[in-house]
Amino acid sequence: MYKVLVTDPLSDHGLRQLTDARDVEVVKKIGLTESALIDTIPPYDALLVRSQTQVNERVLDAAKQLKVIGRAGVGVDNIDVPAATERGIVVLNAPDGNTVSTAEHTFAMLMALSRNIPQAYRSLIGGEWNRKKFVGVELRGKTLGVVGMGRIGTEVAKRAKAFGMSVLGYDPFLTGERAKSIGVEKVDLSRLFAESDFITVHTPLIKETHHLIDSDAFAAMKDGVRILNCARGGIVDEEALLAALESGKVAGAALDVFEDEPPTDHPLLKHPRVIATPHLGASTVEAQEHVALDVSEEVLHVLRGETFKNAVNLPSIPAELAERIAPYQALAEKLGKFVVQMTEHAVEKITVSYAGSLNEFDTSPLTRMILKGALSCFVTDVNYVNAVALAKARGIDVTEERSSASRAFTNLITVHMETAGEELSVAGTLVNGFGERIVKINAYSIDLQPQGHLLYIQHQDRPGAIGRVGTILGSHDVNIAAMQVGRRDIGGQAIMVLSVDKPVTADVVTALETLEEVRSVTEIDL
Ligand SMILES: NC(=O)c1ccc[n+]([C@@H]2O[C@H](COP(=O)([O-])OP(=O)(O)OC[C@H]3O[C@@H](n4cnc5c(N)ncnc54)[C@H](O)[C@@H]3O)[C@@H](O)[C@H]2O)c1
Ligand SMILES: O=C(O)CC[C@@H](O)C(=O)O
Repeated sequence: MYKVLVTDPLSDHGLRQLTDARDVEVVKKIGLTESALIDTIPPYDALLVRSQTQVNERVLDAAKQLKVIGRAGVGVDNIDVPAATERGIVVLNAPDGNTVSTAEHTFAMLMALSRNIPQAYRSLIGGEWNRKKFVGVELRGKTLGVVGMGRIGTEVAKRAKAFGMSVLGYDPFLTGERAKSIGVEKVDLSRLFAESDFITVHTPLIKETHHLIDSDAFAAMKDGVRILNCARGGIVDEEALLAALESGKVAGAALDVFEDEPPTDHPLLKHPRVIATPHLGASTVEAQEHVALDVSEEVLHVLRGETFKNAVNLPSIPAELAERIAPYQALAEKLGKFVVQMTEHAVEKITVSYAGSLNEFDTSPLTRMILKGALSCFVTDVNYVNAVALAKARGIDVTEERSSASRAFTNLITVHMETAGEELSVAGTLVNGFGERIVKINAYSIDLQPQGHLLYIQHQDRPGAIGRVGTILGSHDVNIAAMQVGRRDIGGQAIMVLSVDKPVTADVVTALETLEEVRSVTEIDL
């Protein structure tokens, strides 16, 4: 009998598959404190949560029988996923079930914000009849900027179109074709900031999106812009938002999420032009049924040893194949990460070419690892299992090729990537006794250990160029651990890849870019 513990309020109807199963016992203990959860969890095989239960390392240490954690929703920020992975616990989510509800909530906030509905209601029930104070603005003819055109962002954009709004979309994975099919104009962030009347964020909260909307971003926006965050607290810098509201730069803000939840004595909640809800995006009967249904079904599959699809953390490769591909997995993931960081443009096509001994077996798991690496730079919940589906959903065309040309390497993986304006490629090999090497970047042969923080510099091959780069890094206290140079012709275009001990700051990149012979400087984090 499998024991399943439910610690957050989940729809009974959605849980029925589990409660009806003869081989499963479901126990509901809602709102346990951390210590009560630690005391309770030892005999359980599965844990089902929403966003309230914090599944941290202490809880996982106590969870001696735990095989799977099911998150009825999208974000898994309340679960220590690396710690679960270390302990061999599968973490599942329900990525699709609450998309429409959250998009509809965002739209409800957009309309409430434009017509001051919460403020007008408060005034009316307070005994006032004030029709002048709450004059709003129409949505028709206005521009909505959507940052993050994934599942929810796309649904919000579609609804905005129906209201006669123009929609600008920014997402590193938004291709021109997909944007066109939704009726959205694909733009860069600076244009989105400069031209939008309303800006709504729908990204995950990751390093790249933390305080994405900060004081510099507000400065780049239209006067009187209105801001919405129904994604994650922390994407919008709350202090900067307050300052922008107070200065009048921002006309209003609608928040469903906060940096610390629940927010206590929060100045934004007292601001007359802020409307807010307590993280209600996914709180509909339908969404809660869908996410509970989806996650229950998946948890049953894991417990019964059947195949499942929405794992956030588990590479489930058949044992025989796993043994053969295991040595190449890390290289494949790094090649994906590397190539995608070489450009700021949306990826349209990835072609992976396998040569040498890699021709002898099914390399599709390696292609998945390449996609996982590439997508992980922008999407939090990508893993081996869902990488292909996520790439497809983002309109990325993925192909695998076999090649006999291994350029004297016993094995060679070449990842070729196309964006709207450029073609890029990186090739890597596993060298017996030396490990992973990157051996080609675009047309340049190189011999590079793919790890840590790298600076990829395109430059003109000239005497002293390398020295000048080194001097600038040294003067900014950046230590160079290793360096590789590739060129085709003396005095022609060349590249350098420097391995540095720590990430560099924006001013170091700017200083390097001022050198006459330097064409571009790109940070690559592996
Ligand atoms: N308020 C709620 O109750 C609620 C409910 C569901 C989801 N969410 C949150 O909403 C967010 C979006 O969920 P989703 O299901 O649409 O996820 P998704 O993965 O489908 O979409 C996220 C998109 O953000 C893009 N992105 C990543 N980094 C970016 C960057 N730097 N700039 C611009 N775009 C970037 C990704 O490419 C991706 O397309 C998540 O944070 C999720 O946790 C909130
Ligand atoms: O469980 C909830 O209501 C929050 C869900 C939402 O934040 C998510 O990421 O899916």
